[in-house]
Amino acid sequence: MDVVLDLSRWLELLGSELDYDYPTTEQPMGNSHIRHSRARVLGGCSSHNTLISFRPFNEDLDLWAREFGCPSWSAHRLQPYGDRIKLNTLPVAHQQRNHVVKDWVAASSSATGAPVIDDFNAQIVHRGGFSSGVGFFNISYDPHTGQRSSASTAYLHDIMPHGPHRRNNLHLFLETWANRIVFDEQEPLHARGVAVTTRAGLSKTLTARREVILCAGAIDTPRLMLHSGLGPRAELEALGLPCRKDLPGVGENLIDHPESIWMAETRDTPPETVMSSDAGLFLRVLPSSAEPWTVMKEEIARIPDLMFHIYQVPFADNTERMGYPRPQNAICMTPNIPRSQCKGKLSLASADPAEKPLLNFRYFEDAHGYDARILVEGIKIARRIAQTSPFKEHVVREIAPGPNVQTDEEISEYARRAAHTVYHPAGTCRMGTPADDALVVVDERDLRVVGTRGLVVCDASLMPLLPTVNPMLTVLAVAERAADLLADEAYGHARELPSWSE
Ligand SMILES: Cc1cc2nc3c(=O)[nH]c(=O)nc-3n(C[C@H](O)[C@H](O)[C@H](O)COP(=O)(O)OP(=O)(O)OC[C@H]3O[C@@H](n4cnc5c(N)ncnc54)[C@H](O)[C@@H]3O)c2cc1C
Repeated sequence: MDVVLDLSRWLELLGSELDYDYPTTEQPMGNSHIRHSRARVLGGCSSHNTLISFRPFNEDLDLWAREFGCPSWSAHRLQPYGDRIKLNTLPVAHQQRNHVVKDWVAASSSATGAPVIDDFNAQIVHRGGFSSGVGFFNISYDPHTGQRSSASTAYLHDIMPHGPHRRNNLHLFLETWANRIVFDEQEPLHARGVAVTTRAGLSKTLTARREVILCAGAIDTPRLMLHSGLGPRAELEALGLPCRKDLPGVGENLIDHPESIWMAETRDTPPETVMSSDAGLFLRVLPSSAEPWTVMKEEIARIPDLMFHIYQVPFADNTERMGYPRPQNAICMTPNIPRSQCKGKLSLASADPAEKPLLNFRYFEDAHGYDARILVEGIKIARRIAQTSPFKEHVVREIAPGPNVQTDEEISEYARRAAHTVYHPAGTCRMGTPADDALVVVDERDLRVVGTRGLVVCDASLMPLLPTVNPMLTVLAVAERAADLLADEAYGHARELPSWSE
């Protein structure tokens, strides 16, 4: 389908029939109108996202290992799997670099002192990372056709029934919805398959030869588990759902990358762009003591705590609701919080599996106001960049927050009400060491759901903390390692790894 494969058309997919489109609950400190897009497409959200492709910082993964009880997911263990990811990832091709964005990169560097980085991933993985930097993104796409390089095109297209390397052991059930996990009749915690509804509306049970691997994402994996009786006992029973295994952590730790928006009217919109958000900026703005980690204070000080995307479209849905105009030509800087301190909760609204779950992100409800502080810094820095050549020559006027919003309190109020999401929900089936932590859902040693047999989770729901960067490549690296763990256990051999020095 062109609209899916053509990366530049990603915005058309938001809210379309290919989007499950989840609302959030009332957000007293933030914006209650945020909708979370989730792809109804093979390849998941990599088939409708912007394919900005960052490897995680080593520090992100070492925090998983040392702060969150996941020793086998440290940088040393996981980064080599990033080298194996099949997506075609490269910095935005030079012929597609839009001159307004080039000027923005130059102005951002002058205004903030952040160095221009040519290849973010090379810098992160092979050159020791960075605490600040600005440049064109690494994106997974074909620069000649503009087509996506997604989990679907890179891993599945070739081996699908009509692909050149068709695999007889791959069976795809498209447009088939998993309603519930099916367990063994004799062994009530041994997963044997899933009960599904097919495209034709038929109910079927798909039986697993070895194990059931849940990879429905951070919203639908916990939803499926809760409807299967795996979750907090009292909550399930209050809805009339029998509890098979009391797992109080299912649906907890709902995390995200919240963002806000600075928007200006610009003189024109140059056409050349890969997907309207081709560059970004990273900065460190607060001391690392503002973050709550008990370990790695010095290491964390070396990575950014503020990220910006730049959008060359009027990203105006939230600002328009607040009364701001929607200019025809616009540029938006969207500061976001790489390590948000808010932890929300996903729960079921009812026992009806068709009803969407409740997503309470608790945006900006963190005890010390860390998240709001990061966004206030972000809006102030956006203003500085907008007054710096050569970018300032493109700006006609600031639209939002606008000249009436000046004090930190006013900026905070605006930034929270206009807040949006970078669409990175995660964490709702957190992995860790079960013996040390009652809220762990997935055992970090083998990705099995605690207390069950034959049931594995492999998607963004298992992340204890989001990486500082956009998370897709981290999800894929986790999946690459999970494949090895499972193959090793089942057949006694994992694939050879690329070498990786500590
Ligand atoms: C609009 C948008 C833009 C984004 N941009 C970027 C970006 O540029 N860079 C980046 O790194 N990240 C980006 N992300 C985030 C990134 O895409 C996700 O973090 C990542 O795809 C999560 O992978 P996942 O495997 O956990 O889940 P998903 O990608 O959500 O995959 C889950 C799959 O399971 C299917 N599914 C769900 N429930 C069921 C069920 N019950 N039965 C059958 N199938 C089911 C879904 O249809 C989907 O195909 C973006 C996300 C969105 C929505």
